[in-house]
Amino acid sequence: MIKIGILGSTGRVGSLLIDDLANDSEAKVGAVHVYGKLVKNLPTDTVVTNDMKVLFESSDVIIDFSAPAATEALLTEVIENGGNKPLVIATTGFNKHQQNLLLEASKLVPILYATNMSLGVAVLNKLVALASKTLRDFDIEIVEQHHRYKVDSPSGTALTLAEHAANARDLDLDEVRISGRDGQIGARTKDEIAVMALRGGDIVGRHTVGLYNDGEFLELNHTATARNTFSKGAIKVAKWIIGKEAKLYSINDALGL
Ligand SMILES: NC(=O)C1=CN([C@@H]2O[C@H](COP(=O)(O)OP(=O)(O)OC[C@H]3O[C@@H](n4cnc5c(N)ncnc54)[C@H](OP(=O)(O)O)[C@@H]3O)[C@@H](O)[C@H]2O)C=CC1
Ligand SMILES: O=C(O)C1=N[C@H](C(=O)O)C[C@H](O)C1
Repeated sequence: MIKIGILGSTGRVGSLLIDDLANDSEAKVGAVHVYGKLVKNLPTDTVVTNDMKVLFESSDVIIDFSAPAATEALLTEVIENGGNKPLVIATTGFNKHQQNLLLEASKLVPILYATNMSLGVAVLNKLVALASKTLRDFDIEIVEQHHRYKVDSPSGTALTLAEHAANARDLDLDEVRISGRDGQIGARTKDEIAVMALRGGDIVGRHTVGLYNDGEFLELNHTATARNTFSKGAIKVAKWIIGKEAKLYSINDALGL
């Protein structure tokens, strides 16, 4: 049985990982990192810890749905203290320093980083690249909608979609992305890519990439209707990454897309 370590085990997705693994024939929960208070009953042989070193020692692979500060501690364990297990990282909202740590750590252990663990969004990224390149004159606008508890904005998925759109047009996303419009801002500029965030209720995750032109528009939408889409996707790629060489992998590598 593959022993999976969970960072963020008490969270909305982390607790679903525990449920999913209870019914998995190939993998089980090896260890859970608990930051605050443990809220779930776990199999008696599960290691419960708040120590990153112990999390590494007790797992064959670690899945992370937590918070940027927690991922930073996980990556630091790899870089500074020899933590040596494959990582599946799903947390979003990293700053530049944390993004650099991800790259550094991926030279030492295999890491799959995906801002969205669903198959549908993996395909959507490809569709967005194709549409952005083919419909070169269309204006691109991205809207993401999430539940009221989400703390980072815009979503990691929306940023990844925007990157695919910008790259397909040889644009630098940092130069063309805008995140709001208010007041006498003037007409839309040709290359700008807006990424707008809505928050409310229990929306699991909804992303729409619109490509607008005179006379026609195309909207590509993905809606996650159940949060275990993400936990199940992460378990699938965690099984895949075991035994791979140290490198930064995308979900497309794991899904063969
Ligand atoms: N890539 C993907 O497919 C998806 C990614 N996500 C991302 O995953 C992350 C978690 O989402 P969600 O489960 O909704 O969030 P929650 O807020 O429900 O869970 C966060 C978890 O991280 C723990 N945590 C917070 N801060 C720290 C810290 N400093 N050290 C250690 N642990 C910490 C929390 O512990 P405690 O409960 O004790 O505070 C909790 O277990 C977010 O970044 C979200 O955007 C979410 C869904 C899908
Ligand atoms: O926080 C969430 O809930 C989600 N976060 C991810 C993101 O920021 O893109 C993925 C998903 O949309 C749900």
